[in-house]
Amino acid sequence: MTVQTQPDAALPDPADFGFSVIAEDDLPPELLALAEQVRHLVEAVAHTDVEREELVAARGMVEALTERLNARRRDTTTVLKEESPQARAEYSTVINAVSGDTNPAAPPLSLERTDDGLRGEVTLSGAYQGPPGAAHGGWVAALLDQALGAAAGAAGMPGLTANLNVDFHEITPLNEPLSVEARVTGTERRKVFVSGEIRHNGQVTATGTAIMVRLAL
Ligand SMILES: CCCCCCCC/C=C\CCCCCCCC(=O)SCCNC(=O)CCNC(=O)[C@H](O)C(C)(C)COP(=O)(O)OP(=O)(O)OC[C@H]1O[C@@H](n2cnc3c(N)ncnc32)[C@H](O)[C@@H]1OP(=O)(O)O
Repeated sequence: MTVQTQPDAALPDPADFGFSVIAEDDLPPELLALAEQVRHLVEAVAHTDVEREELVAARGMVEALTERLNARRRDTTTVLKEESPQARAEYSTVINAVSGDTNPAAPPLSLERTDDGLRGEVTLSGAYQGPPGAAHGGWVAALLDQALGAAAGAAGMPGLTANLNVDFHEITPLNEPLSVEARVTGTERRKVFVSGEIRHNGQVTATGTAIMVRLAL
């Protein structure tokens, strides 16, 4: 296996494939703030134990709000272009289930470049629970899948996950800051080998490896 993370000279523009592409600046801060507020709402709904009348009233308000927000909708496949002066542009879907800042279902995980890959911090609320007090394994895997895929993308080799292996070493706690790291470890034809881990207070809770298959364009 060759460890070679040299990206292609040029990557295709998603706009050429019919996707709408927007820049980070096109996302209104008000939308980011709304998404964050709805994360609190989801957490509150998941935990609430108020009286039935309160639940009925809340449902009515949320129903009206849903209708109001649906007045104008973004295409699900809209792609976000992130530009940085040091590196090539990176693409991701705006409504990404793990990292989408404007998607209230996303924790969200945001990742920054490091010397050898990507690193980010994220806190999973009680809404991501599996066993009592612990993160659901599927969400732990989702954090790793996203970080591993993004590491391949950041190295100039965006692709799809063909294979993902996750080892759960300790429970991953809820409501605690978690660090997520990922990097490319090698390439072979279109296969990009990636590895990563999640830590809580420096202690590894889960590790993952994946094979990302580069987009055949
Ligand atoms: C202009 C573009 C616009 C882009 C805009 C945005 C880009 C964003 C990009 C990046 C952002 C990062 C954020 C993402 C993070 C989340 C990632 C996910 O959640 S991805 C969703 C889950 N994954 C799927 O749904 C895949 C479903 N599977 C497939 O579509 C195919 O199976 C695919 C593409 C993976 C491979 O199919 P084939 O036909 O293209 O290629 P074949 O020839 O089968 O395989 C290529 C090589 O990979 C190996 N391979 C394939 N599957 C394997 C497996 N399961 N295990 C091991 N090796 C496998 C094969 O043996 C072959 O290897 P040999 O070169 O011959 O050695």
